[in-house]
Amino acid sequence: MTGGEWVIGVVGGSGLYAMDALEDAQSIRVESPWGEASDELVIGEISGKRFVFLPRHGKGHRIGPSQLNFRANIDVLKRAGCTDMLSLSAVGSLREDLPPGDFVVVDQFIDRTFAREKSFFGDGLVAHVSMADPVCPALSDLAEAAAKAAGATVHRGATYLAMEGPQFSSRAESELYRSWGCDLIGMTAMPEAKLAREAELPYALVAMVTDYDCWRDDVAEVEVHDILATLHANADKAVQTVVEFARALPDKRPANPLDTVLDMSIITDLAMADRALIAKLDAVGKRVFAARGVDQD
Ligand SMILES: CSC[C@H]1O[C@H](OP(=O)(O)O)[C@H](O)[C@@H]1O
Ligand SMILES: Nc1ncnc2[nH]cnc12
Repeated sequence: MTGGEWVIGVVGGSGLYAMDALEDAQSIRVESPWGEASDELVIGEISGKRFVFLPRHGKGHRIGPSQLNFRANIDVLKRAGCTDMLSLSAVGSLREDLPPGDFVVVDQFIDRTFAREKSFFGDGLVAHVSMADPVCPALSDLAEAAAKAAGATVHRGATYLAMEGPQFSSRAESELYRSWGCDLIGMTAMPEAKLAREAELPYALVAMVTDYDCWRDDVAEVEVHDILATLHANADKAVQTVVEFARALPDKRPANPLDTVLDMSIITDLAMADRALIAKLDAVGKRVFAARGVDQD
């Protein structure tokens, strides 16, 4: 096995709207049949590896969590040739021992969002991907080591509760999620991680803790300006994490079991599948359709 090239899609969350570490950076607008992505893609290199950056909320933070077109965002990354995704997000902490400023490499999610498109499939072509292990362990190993090398205090393994927002939680909700054993709370990792899985993009999430949400009696409830202050104080570490991640990538990308998830997940008889949806899946389903001899025109 000689391996292929890495193309890492980096999605920057709140406070991270540019990736200055990219060399030879070029901005390109990529059209998607799934609608408008959050912004142009910025394509460049770090340590000789190809990176594609997308600010999740758009430059200037114009798009709220419920208005994000997650399908278009993942589709344009796939179209740009991404092989893997590294997602960066601001999160609230539901645990005393995960203080603001710390970084957490997330490994589980509870999806409580309800007003978002969550699948590329369903209307004439059905797929059920496994989300038992929603992140890629190998990418998460690299992300953990990179965040440590960037000087962050890093925790490995946490359950992220994805809420709809945009309002923050009530105290009762915050306590409920704590009673469920959740560690972190945010508004964007779902359905992002689900759609990355459907698009056969191995996914890792580095969460940056910005606040204690609202469950502590001795700490004021979360406010946006506190989140931004913590993010700005840690922005350099977030960018440096990406740089260290690039440095640590092996020269060649080994095959990943998540590259072929759709082989086990499509249930529809492709001879009877909706032709329009097959055409719309020209990026996400390109590999599996080619492998099955399905014409995508
Ligand atoms: C700026 S406060 C709430 C906002 O921050 C997080 O965004 P992201 O995950 O993109 O960093 C959170 O999910 C909310 O969207
Ligand atoms: N407390 C919180 N709740 C939801 N999303 C967040 N993002 C950052 N802090 C958050």
